[in-house]
Amino acid sequence: ALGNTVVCVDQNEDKISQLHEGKVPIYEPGLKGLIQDNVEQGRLTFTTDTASAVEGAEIVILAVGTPSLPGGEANLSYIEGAAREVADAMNGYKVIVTKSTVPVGTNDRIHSLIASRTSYSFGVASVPEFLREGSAVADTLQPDRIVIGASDPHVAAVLCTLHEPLTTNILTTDIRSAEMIKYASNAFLATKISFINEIANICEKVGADVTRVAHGMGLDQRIGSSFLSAGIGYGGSCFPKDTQALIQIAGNVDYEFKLLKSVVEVNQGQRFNVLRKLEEALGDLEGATIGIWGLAFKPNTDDVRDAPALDIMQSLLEAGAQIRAYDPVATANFRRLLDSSEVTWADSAREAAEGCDALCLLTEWEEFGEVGLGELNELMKYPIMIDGRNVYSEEQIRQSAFAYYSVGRPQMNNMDMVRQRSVMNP
Ligand SMILES: NC(=O)C1=CN([C@@H]2O[C@H](COP(=O)(O)OP(=O)(O)OC[C@H]3O[C@@H](n4cnc5c(N)ncnc54)[C@H](O)[C@@H]3O)[C@@H](O)[C@H]2O)C=CC1
Ligand SMILES: O=C(O)[C@H]1O[C@H](OP(=O)(O)OP(=O)(O)OC[C@H]2O[C@@H](n3ccc(=O)[nH]c3=O)[C@H](O)[C@@H]2O)[C@H](O)[C@@H](O)[C@@H]1O
Repeated sequence: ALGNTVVCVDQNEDKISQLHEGKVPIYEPGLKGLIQDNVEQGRLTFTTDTASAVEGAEIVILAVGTPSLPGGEANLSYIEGAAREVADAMNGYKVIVTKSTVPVGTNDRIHSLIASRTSYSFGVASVPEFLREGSAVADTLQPDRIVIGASDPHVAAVLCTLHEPLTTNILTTDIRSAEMIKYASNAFLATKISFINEIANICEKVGADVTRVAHGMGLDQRIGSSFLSAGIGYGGSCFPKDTQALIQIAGNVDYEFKLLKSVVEVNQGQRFNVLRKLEEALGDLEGATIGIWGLAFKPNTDDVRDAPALDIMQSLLEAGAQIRAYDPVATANFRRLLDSSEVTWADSAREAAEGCDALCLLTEWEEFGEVGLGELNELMKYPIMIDGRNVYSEEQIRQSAFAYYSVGRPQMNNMDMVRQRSVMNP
């Protein structure tokens, strides 16, 4: 979009052929149009052939996956594999940038690895990525900041020139600090989420409202209002893996990152509060029909990696419940990770709610808030809502006949209505 010529390489032939056909392999608002515009302008092409892409490039950006290994540390085999392929395709000086999230010291390893395979000179830099899924295009084109970690002033200058049209907020620093900025940022955001979730859990017991508490806290500029939405914990492909990786990075130098370990533990427990509340409302879940609204780890994405819905639905199935589940875009991806004859995959939010003993709202897709609680009440067997994202307002809940469990807000337990209905319709 800034006028550079870009060749995207992926080993996955299916992804590349979809892109050639004008399709986008992931759901990400605004991405299709951005790709289309740049393909039409002749600046953007796709290939599975690394060598041809590298040969024509001045700058090579490595953005392959760094998933967790079973012990929590980052799996560096993809980034090392990509670095080897780049080294073998070198035909002159290039700046090689790591955008994947990698442990401190990885860029030094990449430098040595490439140097051992080519005699061409090259520069290495760490330029971590801070975009969020669901708002990736806007985050990329209007970033809060760009961090450039480079030891060579020429490399830093080339990358500053590349990024200058995006922001004036460019920080140039050493490579190891850049690598650490990425992990520290994600770990800090994850800490904010676990902190507010614990405050929410206390609010539930003392009769305070966490949404008001977060608002009041956020007015202090030192705290800031973002990432203080209490819920069912963070999921996704990054916070879970990056917090685990940073705990490992610290452990490797004999430092126990106690705070971050607690953040992870709190997060894991938070998603199971949904089940605790369901049991409180319904008792035994065996044979109960539970509606699930939202399978993606957050709205506006079809990414289900480490989505809270996975653990929650798994536990519901183990407890013998029947499930009616709906997500606007993530169902196909979700079914690749969890499928069962006990789950009905609904085509709409309303269809998922039909006949349910209780409904769990797990992802705050905008369309869920647009279904009125009055209408839901008609559709469901019992008006019981476990809202994991605090979507409905106090006013809406008060006007409804729902037994309504939210996160960190006073419980509005209209259990009389539920009891009445259960007598009439056991
Ligand atoms: N997904 C996100 O929102 C963000 C991701 N990151 C970081 O970016 C990196 C990538 O993340 P995702 O895009 O989510 O991973 P992903 O797993 O969705 O995609 C990685 C892609 O790399 C391809 N690949 C692997 N080895 C290759 C090779 N040698 N040559 C060509 N292609 C190869 C795979 O086929 C795959 O399509 C990770 O380190 C992640 O932590 C950072 C910020 C945001
Ligand atoms: O390294 C990464 O991959 C990215 O990880 C996160 O981005 P992402 O995971 O896409 O989405 P977020 O908006 O951060 O949400 C992560 C999770 O936290 C949860 N969350 C977020 C904010 C909040 O206040 N409360 C809360 O529970 C969301 O529901 C979601 O499950 C970071 O926000 C990005 O800056 C970073 O680049």
